[in-house]
Amino acid sequence: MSGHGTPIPMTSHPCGPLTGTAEVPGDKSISHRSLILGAMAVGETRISGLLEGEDVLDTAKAMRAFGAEVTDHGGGEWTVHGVGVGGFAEPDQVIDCGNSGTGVRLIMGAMATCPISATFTGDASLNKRPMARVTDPLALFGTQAVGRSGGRLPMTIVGAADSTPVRYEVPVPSAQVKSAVLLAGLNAPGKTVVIEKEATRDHSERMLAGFGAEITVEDTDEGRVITLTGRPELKPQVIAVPRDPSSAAFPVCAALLTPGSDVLVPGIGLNPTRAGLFTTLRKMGADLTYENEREEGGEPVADLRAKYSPNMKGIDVPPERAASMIDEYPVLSVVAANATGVTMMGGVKELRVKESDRIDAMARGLRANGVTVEEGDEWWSVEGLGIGNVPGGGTCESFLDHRIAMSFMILGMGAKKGVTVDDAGPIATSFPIFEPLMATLGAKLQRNNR
Ligand SMILES: O=C(O)C1=C[C@@H](OP(=O)(O)O)[C@@H](O)[C@H](O)C1
Ligand SMILES: C=C(OP(=O)(O)O)C(=O)O
Repeated sequence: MSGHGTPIPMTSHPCGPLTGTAEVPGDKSISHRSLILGAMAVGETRISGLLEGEDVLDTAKAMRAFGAEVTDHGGGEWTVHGVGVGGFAEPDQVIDCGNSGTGVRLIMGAMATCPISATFTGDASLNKRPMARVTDPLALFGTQAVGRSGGRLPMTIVGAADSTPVRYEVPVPSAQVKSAVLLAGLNAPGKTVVIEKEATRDHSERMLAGFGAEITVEDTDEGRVITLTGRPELKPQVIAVPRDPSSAAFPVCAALLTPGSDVLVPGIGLNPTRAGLFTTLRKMGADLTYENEREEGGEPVADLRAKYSPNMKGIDVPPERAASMIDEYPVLSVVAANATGVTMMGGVKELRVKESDRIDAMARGLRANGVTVEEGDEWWSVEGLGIGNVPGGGTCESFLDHRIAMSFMILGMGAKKGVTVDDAGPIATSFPIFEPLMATLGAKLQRNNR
């Protein structure tokens, strides 16, 4: 569980060229889903390359509490002995999902149509995040939820013993909401239909098909229509988790900003519903190439090479690209500060309800380091100062948000003076090897022990 330890202040000092190979950890979205679907299959699922960050470890613990046998064999190799769809046992303890929105929302969906109750909680960040976006559609299955005011955790979910299938149009672009409804639909008899107007990451759809569920996806005038037939017997899988593009974003952006850099990030998942940042960076003029493009375990994968890119220009990032790069806006804003001209980022209201209000958190920290930021409810813009011209020297709050902490560490690498975050502890939720990996490439990160 994250966010309860002693804060770890950290400074990122301007550094020389970043060079070498950055083997970033496994994809967080696919790791959560491997454990949850493995727990709902009959028999043993084998997973390699699982992300062993706090968010995913909390999901592993939760799956044990619901009755699955989850074993860590070391080196990212895990097995999950599942209990079958509808087979979850009632946990005898509160399920603590730590800092993880994905963990709590997907697990709520997975247990929502089982005849059991469970109480969920999280850290100070997760307990502020909205859960009604998930419990509203789950109510259509007959599931009940009692939480704190405003639909916040801690919250008890009473599963629906006799569920009916559901047709639900997701009102916000959210793969977590879509996935929660699909996972609940697994134990409802008949066809559950989820419609999304904007495509969001489709790992649940791909993996449900891989586990043997009957699932179809159609692009229609209404949007993407996903139809799932309930009560399948899920077949255990052998899963090789690709490396996480959202984690790759940090060494990639650091390389673009640091003179002389040349960094290779091998084996990155490049599912088009996740790759929006790399499209955006190339449009800004980044020297970013895909090498050795291939398919692994049903996901497109490539090796990414990023080189120092002194001539990047600010652009208008199209709102329709937002879902495919939603977790990457914080680090994009750091690149934007080093480009010339303004970068405008619209259609990003969802950034306000992540681990922190990410527009507010980045705007404060960028301003503290000499960068001009403007913002509205659903948009923000960053005025680029040109490469190497960010003054730096400021201290930023990370607000229990791993992506905010890592983004400010990247800001420091290309600034005139070092940049400090008050707490780098949350980085362990998604990228536990961030500090040693960046140091191997040539970054100068320093823990400031109080
Ligand atoms: O489904 C997932 O694995 C995720 C979906 C996204 O959240 P939303 O569903 O809230 O957009 C993303 O921000 C999160 O990091 C992971
Ligand atoms: C938003 C994120 O995660 P979650 O919603 O799972 O907490 C993230 O990792 O950037």
